[in-house]
Amino acid sequence: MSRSRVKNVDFEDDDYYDDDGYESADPEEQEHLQRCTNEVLSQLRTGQPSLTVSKEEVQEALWHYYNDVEKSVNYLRGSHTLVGRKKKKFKNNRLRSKVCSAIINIPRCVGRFSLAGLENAIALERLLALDVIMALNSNLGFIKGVCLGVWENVLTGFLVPVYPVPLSPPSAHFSAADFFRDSPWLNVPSHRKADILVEPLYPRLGLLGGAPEASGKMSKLAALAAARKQKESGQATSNTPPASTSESQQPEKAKISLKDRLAASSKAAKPSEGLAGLQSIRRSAKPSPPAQKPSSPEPTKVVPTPAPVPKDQPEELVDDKEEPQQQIPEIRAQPSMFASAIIGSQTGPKMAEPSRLHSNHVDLLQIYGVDHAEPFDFSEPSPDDVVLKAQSTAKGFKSKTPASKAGGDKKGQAGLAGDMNNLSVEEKVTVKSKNLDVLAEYNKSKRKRSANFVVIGHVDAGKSTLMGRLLADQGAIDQRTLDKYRKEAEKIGKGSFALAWVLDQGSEERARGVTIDIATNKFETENTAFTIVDAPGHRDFVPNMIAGASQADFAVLVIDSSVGKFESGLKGQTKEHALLVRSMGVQKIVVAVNKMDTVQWDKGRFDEIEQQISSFLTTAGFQGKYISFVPCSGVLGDNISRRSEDSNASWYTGRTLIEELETSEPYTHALEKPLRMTIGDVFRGGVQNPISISGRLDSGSLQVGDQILTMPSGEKAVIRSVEVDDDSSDWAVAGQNVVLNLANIDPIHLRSGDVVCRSSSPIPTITTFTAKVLAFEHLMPMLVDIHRGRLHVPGRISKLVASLDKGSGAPIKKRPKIVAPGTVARVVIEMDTAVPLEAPTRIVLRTGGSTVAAGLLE
Ligand SMILES: Nc1nc2c(ncn2[C@@H]2O[C@H](COP(=O)(O)OP(=O)(O)OP(=O)(O)O)[C@@H](O)[C@H]2O)c(=O)[nH]1
Repeated sequence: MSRSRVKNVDFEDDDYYDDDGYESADPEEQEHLQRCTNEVLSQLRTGQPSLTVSKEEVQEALWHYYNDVEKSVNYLRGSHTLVGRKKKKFKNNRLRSKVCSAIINIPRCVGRFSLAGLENAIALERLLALDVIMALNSNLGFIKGVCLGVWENVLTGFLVPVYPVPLSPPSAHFSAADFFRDSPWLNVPSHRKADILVEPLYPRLGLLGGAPEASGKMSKLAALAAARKQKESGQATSNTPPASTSESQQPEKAKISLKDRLAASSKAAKPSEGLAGLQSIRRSAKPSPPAQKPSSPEPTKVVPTPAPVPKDQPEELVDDKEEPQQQIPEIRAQPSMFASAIIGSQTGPKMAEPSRLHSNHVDLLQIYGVDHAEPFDFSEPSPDDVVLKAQSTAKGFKSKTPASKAGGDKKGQAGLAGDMNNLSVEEKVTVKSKNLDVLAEYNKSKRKRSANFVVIGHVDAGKSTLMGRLLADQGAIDQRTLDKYRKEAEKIGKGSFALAWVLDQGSEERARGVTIDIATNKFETENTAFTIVDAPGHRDFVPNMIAGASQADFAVLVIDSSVGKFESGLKGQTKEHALLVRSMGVQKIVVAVNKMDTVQWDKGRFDEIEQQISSFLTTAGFQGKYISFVPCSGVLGDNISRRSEDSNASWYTGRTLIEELETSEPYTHALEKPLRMTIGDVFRGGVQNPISISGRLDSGSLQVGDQILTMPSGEKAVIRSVEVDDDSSDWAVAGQNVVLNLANIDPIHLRSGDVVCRSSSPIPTITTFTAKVLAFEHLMPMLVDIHRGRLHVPGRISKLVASLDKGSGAPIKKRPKIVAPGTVARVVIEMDTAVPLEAPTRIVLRTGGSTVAAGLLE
């Protein structure tokens, strides 16, 4: 901002003042002032008594009264009549009232009224008394906002003019009472002014340091103040008749403390009367109406009812009994409706009906011992104990520890405490182990080989439909259920989703027509028991897809062959999913070119898709011999379990999808390695199996009765029973999908993503590790989410160690600043929390909703 601009700023207020601080009057105003002056002078001269006042005085008065002739005349009359009389006597009072009025009227006086007349320091001291404070308070907002300087000066005692204001009329002519006669709030009777000093009705109960009555211990200062009050009150009582004006009652109001009132009340009601007694205490403590009417010759007084004083009553309360009872006048405004509801009506006829909450207040008083209530004697059986005992006796039950005995002696109490310690929420279950040689059992078992495959692909490629068809064709789902799904789907206008509903069981999935979580389903062929892991295609649910892929032996990639959809799928999740499954260690992939009915089984289209996808998959690391393509239609069931009968599809003579799945080689699993199983799901079963976990055994074996360790919680559990592929079994080995029914563990220690192992060979929990990853996006030190199956935790790439040669894995460049997409690199990853991870484990790194890298924990 330039200087000239600052200079040019107009301060509007400056326009209203001359250099000397006075308002400049224009000729019209001067003329009007002259007319008013003449009018005032003539009225003063002609009126009774006749007064001669100087023109300057008149104009000064007119200036103050905004040229109001009548007010100026009154003022001048008053001031001139009073001059000479009482001047000296009331000097301080007038000064005081003047300042009060001035402060009250600060909003209208600013700029016009000078406080310079308050040169008297003694007067100032007095001014800082109650009524000044009241006056200040009443205009605090204004003072703060507009006249802060005045406020500060008043408080500090330096009453100097803050604004360039004209001096007030000479004190000899000035009467604040007249000047502010039109200020009705000045006519406050003195007896009402002190009402604000009435002490709170109830004690603060000592929580904040509180009143001496509440805390029971009086500070030295408080003791001195109390002594002084007592002295003053003694004088007041002796000098003042009991039924005097309200002003005479004023000191009493301030003097009567809660303790006095309660003490008085305690005489009016017996403590043994319980709540009713306490309520009557409050009623009797209620101040009676002031005896001001001449028709009531005797003032209403609290009549002390003799009450027995408990032995343990505090001394001061006993002393208080001897003090003469004071009438407590009504000193408060009527409580609001809200206040009445909360604390009960304190005044008026409603006082007789305290609210329910009011009784709570009484309880509080009881708690703090204000009402001398006897503490409950815990050596006696409680009323509940008595009732329970009576009930058990009536039912014919015999309590091992009678209530009276249990609570009666200390031994009983100690015994009870001991019993409580021995109480356990869950009883320990002992499960007998058959001590089987699990591997020998597995080798001699005639179970079909099992294979898990994950179904991946872009959203709406037809994955669920295809798998639904497969399940239906293989008899894994009966026709009746399928018809039911069809009807339900048609009802909501989604008939084409009937097959997909076989896998999409969630209501949200069905409503949205989108798979959200992985769904597992089983079907069997002659040789193999297959488990389908249907993964969601939508990019929002990629973490779930990763969880699905981590359980898979091979993958089925579904591609929508319809025009435009294939292309959009390629840009979408088709490639991402293929990359992810490869990163998760999947080697075999079956590509189902779906929805071929929409392109009339066009061979050209199929070839085009085959060519593009196979080149991509090869780049992603799949070997050609593990890639196969099947043209099919999930809706029609063509080339799924049976060959297509469509003449347009006759060009395809290859395997059906199910045949392709069957050709997959048996997968070897690390049966002899330590037990590892990632928990896929935790669920509460029935009464027999309250806590169950499901998942696939990554390595090792287990059997019923084994003790397992869950990590990272470090909690142990016992295997109650085992289910393999929905069949009950005594054992399970790596590669099998199992449900373990557990005992002796709280479900809070079990989460999906946790790892089951044994105490003898626990999985380590780590916070940092090195991984060899393939970058999908640019990598640098950055925040990432680490995914491993169901487990995903926040962390960061803390260091780029080296970029590596894809083939040999040898370092190409050490400590690169950035790793380009498609590069293999070794990175250090840190996590905020310790997680169960060990090498070799496949991990995926994601950030901002997209996969940035995947690789192997080294
Ligand atoms: N014409 C035709 N439509 C199909 C075929 N397969 C599936 N669809 C339709 O494609 C739509 C999507 O099918 P879904 O099975 O839900 O697709 P999805 O891949 O499981 O979808 P997400 O799991 O949400 O990724 C549905 O309307 C199906 O009826 C097919 O072979 N031919």
